[in-house]
Amino acid sequence: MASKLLRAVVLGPPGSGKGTVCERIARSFGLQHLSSGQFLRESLGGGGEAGALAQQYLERGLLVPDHVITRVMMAELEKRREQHWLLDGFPRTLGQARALDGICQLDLVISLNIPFETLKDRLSARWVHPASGRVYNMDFNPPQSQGVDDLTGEPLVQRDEDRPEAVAARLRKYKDAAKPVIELYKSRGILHSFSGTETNKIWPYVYGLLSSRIPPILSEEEH
Ligand SMILES: Nc1ncnc2c1ncn2[C@H]1C[C@H](O)[C@@H](COP(=O)(O)OP(=O)(O)OP(=O)(O)O)O1
Ligand SMILES: Nc1nc2c(ncn2[C@@H]2O[C@H](COP(=O)(O)OP(=O)(O)O)[C@@H](O)[C@H]2O)c(=O)[nH]1
Repeated sequence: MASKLLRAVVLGPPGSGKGTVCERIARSFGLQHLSSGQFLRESLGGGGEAGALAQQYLERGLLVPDHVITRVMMAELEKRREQHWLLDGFPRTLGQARALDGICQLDLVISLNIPFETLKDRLSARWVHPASGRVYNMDFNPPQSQGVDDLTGEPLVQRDEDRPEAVAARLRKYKDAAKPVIELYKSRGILHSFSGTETNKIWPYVYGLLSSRIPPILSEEEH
């Protein structure tokens, strides 16, 4: 089994389960789950330049420019040079993928292919705890008490961009930006695609793939 540090990426449209799958992988294999959206949200309150720039975009549910997110991610990755990691939400464009190429060689890219109707249903049932980024789904993983975060008891909110009227446009935009990224990783032979409508059915295959690269610390069922 390889002992080098694992460098992995999970790609997929909004609502495809990237966050859910990354959390499971992080717990099962003891690696760091690095979410670009979460880093951006954390940067907003800090008074820094990246936060100020990002705010205008996030408020409108837009992708931030490549140079902004790339700067944020490079700084975070630099802090984790000695750890296994898994990226969620980055790279989203070819420019971002090229920037990532400049600092590491990826071992593994997981692509989640989920039908459009399923994405629409999931996003409209998604509620989040803004401060932590914890994600709930009123059908799939509801909070213990309705409308509040399990750990803090604070209220959950629905993101504007998850409202049904915003979802179709968002999915289209994702596809346009992601296509060349997917092609790039496919051409390198590191892309692994998983299709389905349920994370629980995809999970055993993802677990199997990761197990071939890094020893698990939890069994497939324990996540
Ligand atoms: N790689 C990126 N490039 C540009 N903008 C980004 C990137 N990652 C995150 N953002 C911005 C735009 C997103 O609307 C916002 C929140 O990101 P993220 O947490 O990934 O969204 P999300 O949880 O809604 O994911 P998704 O859109 O996949 O469901 O941050
Ligand atoms: N019904 C259902 N919801 C799911 C499934 N997998 C994930 N979800 C929910 O769908 C929403 C989107 O998942 P998330 O992990 O945030 O996806 P991301 O946008 O790709 O990071 C969240 O509310 C999840 O709890 C599933 O198999 N079935």
